Amino acid sequence: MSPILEIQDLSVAYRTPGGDVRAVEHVDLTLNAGEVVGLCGESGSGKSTLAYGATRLLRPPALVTSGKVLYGGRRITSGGHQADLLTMNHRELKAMRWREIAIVFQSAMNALNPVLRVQDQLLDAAQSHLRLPRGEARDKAATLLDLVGIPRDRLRAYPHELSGGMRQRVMIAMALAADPEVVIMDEPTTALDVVVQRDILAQIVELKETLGFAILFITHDLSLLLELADRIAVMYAGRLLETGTAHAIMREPAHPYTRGLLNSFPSLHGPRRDLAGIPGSPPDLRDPLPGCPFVPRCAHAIDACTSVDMSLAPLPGIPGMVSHLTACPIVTPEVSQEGVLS
Ligand SMILES: Nc1ncnc2c1ncn2[C@@H]1O[C@H](COP(=O)(O)OP(=O)(O)OP(=O)(O)O)[C@@H](O)[C@H]1O
Repeated sequence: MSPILEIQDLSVAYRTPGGDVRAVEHVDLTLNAGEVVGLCGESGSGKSTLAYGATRLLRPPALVTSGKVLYGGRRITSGGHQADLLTMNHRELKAMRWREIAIVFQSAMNALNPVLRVQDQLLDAAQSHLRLPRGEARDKAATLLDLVGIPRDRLRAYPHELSGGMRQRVMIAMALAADPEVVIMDEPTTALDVVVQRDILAQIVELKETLGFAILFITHDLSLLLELADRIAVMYAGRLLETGTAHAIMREPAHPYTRGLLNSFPSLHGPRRDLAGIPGSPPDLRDPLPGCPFVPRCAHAIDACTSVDMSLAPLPGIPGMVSHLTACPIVTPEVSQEGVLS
C-alpha cells in the first residue's frame, strides 16, 4: 500500500496566558491510499487538533511547533514527489483543500446555510471546486445526492426540511464534490441515533469502495472503529498510545487505555456486555507528566512507566504483527515481561 498522507512528528500547542496547552505531541500517523484509519480517544485527547493542525486549519493561539505533513495524491505528485502541507504557500494550500483533502467537520450538518436550497449549496460546491459550467454542476449535484442515497426530489428542499441524517449525508456529498483522494471525517455521526448512524457508516464504506478515497475517521467510540477502520490509532493526552489493524486492536489490545476504551462503548452488532468505562480524568496538558500520561489512571502502572520514552514500538512475540505498535512499557520489549497484562 502506498502512503497518501504521512504525518511525521507533528506537535501542536495552544499558547494561552496560563501556559502552552500541548494538545498534540510528536505524533506520527500514515494514511495509505484507499484505506480507512480510525483516530480514537476521549474528548480532549487532541484528535481534532491533530487533524486540523495537519491540514493547517487552526488559528492562533494554536501553533504547530514541529513536524511535516506529506501528501502524495496521484494528481499532484510526479516521480514520487510529496508536498509538505506545513510549508506550502496559501495558493498551493487552497488548491489542495476540497480537491485533494476534504473535511467533514464535527456538527457539519448544522453548518448548512438555512436560507439556501440543498441543490444550490451543492451546486456552489461543485462549481467553485471543479469550476464546472452551471449545467454540468447541476448534474454533478444530482449525482452526488444519488451517491449518498438522497432522493432527487429533495434537491429543492431547505436544510430544515431534512432530517439530521439527511443533512449529514448532504455534507458528505459536499465533501466528495471534487473527488478528493483523502476525506477527513470528524465525528460525522455522533449526533445521530444508532440506526441512522449505522446506515451512514455503511454508506461511507460503500462510497469509499466505489470512489477509492482514503478516510481519516475521528471518533471517541472505539467499538464503531472496529467495524469501520482498516487500522486504528489510539490517542490520549496529545500522544498516540497504540496503533494497529482493527483486527489486532480488537483481539490483542495492548495498552491499558485501549482496553479501557474497548470497555467503554457497546458494540454496534456484538453481544450485550457490562461496560466499565475508565475511572479518573485526563491530565492537564499545560503541565505534562514525564513518561506515560496515562499513569495516574492506569491499574497496571509500574515505575518504568513514569520515565518511558513515548515512541511507539512493536509488540513482542507476535509474529506477523509488525504493524501493531504501542508506547506501553509493560508490553513493549525493553521492559521485563513480569508485568505483562492479564
Ligand atoms: N483554543 C484553545 N485554547 C486552548 N486549549 C485548547 C483550544 N482548543 C482546544 N484546546 C485544548 O486542546 C486539547 C485537545 O482538544 P481537541 O478538541 O483537539 O480534542 P478532541 O480529542 O478532538 O476532543 P473532542 O472529541 O471533544 O473534540 C484539549 O485539552 C482542549 O481543551
